[in-house]
Amino acid sequence: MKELKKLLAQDHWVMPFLRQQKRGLWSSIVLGFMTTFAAAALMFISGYLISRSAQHPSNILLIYVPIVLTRGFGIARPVFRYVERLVSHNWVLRVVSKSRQRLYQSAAQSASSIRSRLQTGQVLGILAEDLEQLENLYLRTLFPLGAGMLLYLISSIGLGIFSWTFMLLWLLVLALILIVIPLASLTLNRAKVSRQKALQSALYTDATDAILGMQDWVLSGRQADLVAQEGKTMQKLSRVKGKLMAFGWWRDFTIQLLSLLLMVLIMIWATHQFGHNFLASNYIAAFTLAIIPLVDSFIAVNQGVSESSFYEDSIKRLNTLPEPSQNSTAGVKPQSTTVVFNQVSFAYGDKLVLNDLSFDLLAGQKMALLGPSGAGKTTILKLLAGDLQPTNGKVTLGGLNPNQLADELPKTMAVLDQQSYLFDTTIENNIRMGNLTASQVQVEQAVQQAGLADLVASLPQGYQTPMQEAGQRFSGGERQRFALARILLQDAPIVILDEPTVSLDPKTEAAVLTQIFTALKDRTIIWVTHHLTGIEAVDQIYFLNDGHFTMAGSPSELLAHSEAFKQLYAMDQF
Ligand SMILES: Nc1ncnc2c1ncn2[C@@H]1O[C@H](COP(=O)(O)OP(=O)(O)OP(=O)(O)O)[C@@H](O)[C@H]1O
Repeated sequence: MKELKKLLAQDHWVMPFLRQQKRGLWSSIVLGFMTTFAAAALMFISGYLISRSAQHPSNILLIYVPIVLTRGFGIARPVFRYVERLVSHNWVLRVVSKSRQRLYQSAAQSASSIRSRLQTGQVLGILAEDLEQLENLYLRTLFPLGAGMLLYLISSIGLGIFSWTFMLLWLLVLALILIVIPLASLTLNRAKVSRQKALQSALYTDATDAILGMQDWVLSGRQADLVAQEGKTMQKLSRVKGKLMAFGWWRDFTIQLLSLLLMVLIMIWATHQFGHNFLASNYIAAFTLAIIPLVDSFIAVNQGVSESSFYEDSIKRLNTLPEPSQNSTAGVKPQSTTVVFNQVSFAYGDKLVLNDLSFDLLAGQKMALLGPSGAGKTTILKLLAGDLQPTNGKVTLGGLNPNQLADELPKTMAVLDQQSYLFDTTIENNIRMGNLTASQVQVEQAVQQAGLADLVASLPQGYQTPMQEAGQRFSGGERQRFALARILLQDAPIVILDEPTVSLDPKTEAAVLTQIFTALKDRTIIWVTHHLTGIEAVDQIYFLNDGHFTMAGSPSELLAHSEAFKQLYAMDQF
């Protein structure tokens, strides 16, 4: 509980909503209280009525008034329940939908940094599990806890009017049910709950791995191993869940025993309190029966509090996500598209990847970035996109830090990477992602420039042909051309080519590269590549190794003066 309180103190996913939406929260709690109050009053009056009806009525009103009250509370109880459900669920759905919106905003504003910190399975876990847990936090813990505490307080005051000594006994037994048992079960279950959450999250990660790597499982003939591996996690999960359920059963059984004790105590107290009264038996029945709905409500509090450690992890994970910026993301439009790396160094922790690197690229120039795997090429691209900040030195785009561009960045820089993602929608929608306001003529021009006009014309549904998931409907080369058409429509002056042809055969690679460089002839290009195929199309080549450029120059200069380059070039032509 302490942990949860500490978490909530630093939280920006639950507390802000509770503060903003106080009215709905209090209405739900008060309506929850009124439901139980009406149920307890119904039982109280019914108990009185049943017992009183067995006696000789001295006055018909002694029967008639309780009958009317029984009807009244009988109607009030479901009405309060129904309204409480409407108000609380409406409140929760609103709050959770706002949280979900906030989650998408956070993910959209920092997509690349989230991707480097969380795996796909973890992101799915947050989307599917954690927000669901927030729903339970409100519905199963906060509302019952609020209503239960209100009942605890008011029933104690009510009893205190009759007898303060009995009120102390009542407070004590209820404190056992409402405070001691929930806190004890929270402590005893904490380890099991975190094990359950860890296993559930492992299932998400495993399922993502299984789906993304399905083909490799099948090709390696290890489908059975995959099923067995998932089965083991599920068995472990079912064992933990079984233990938690058994614990819950014993906890509820103990509470029922305490409730029985409470009923016996109230029966003894009512006998003692009203024993001298000729209506004694009626009051005993009334007070004893009224306990039943109260106990139900106290059990709900208990379950809710016992489960609260489920939410700790979810709140913790949600709070690891960056808070969406409330400021305008309009950004500053750069005056030029000149890219400058000025004495840039970058380290991941202690690992120095780039060491005092400088280069610049003017509008329309094209550079190729080569280097062995792990040399830091992708790191350079991330610095340029503003996803990383240099440890030393300066990266500027049109004189600005790339982060200053904010929403202007996609208008300034486009990326064509190894496998640009194509969505499960039509060809036209996929291309239009580059520019939603493009005219049909512009879409057709982009398709023409990307060398896809004949292919699209040959399809019976033309631009409306569904691409299928990840563009499976088309070959690798065709997929990269569609991605190129999208970029052409995006019309950004700088284009990053991150090994866009790496998965293609040499013939298709050469054809796609020609298409790319022809279509993007007016744009600034930074091309990360491992091959020298098509290298003649660039103005400058930079070889990155050990954090700095070991070779730099135009293709013709390097061919003329560098033996190493000549050898590499010859090997690639082979
Ligand atoms: N988030 C990270 N945390 C720690 N080290 C990292 C991180 N990202 C990359 N690295 C390391 O930094 C080095 C440079 O990585 P980078 O991805 O920039 O290389 P690269 O030249 O693009 O490699 P490749 O050609 O294989 O894609 C590598 O040794 C890599 O292991």
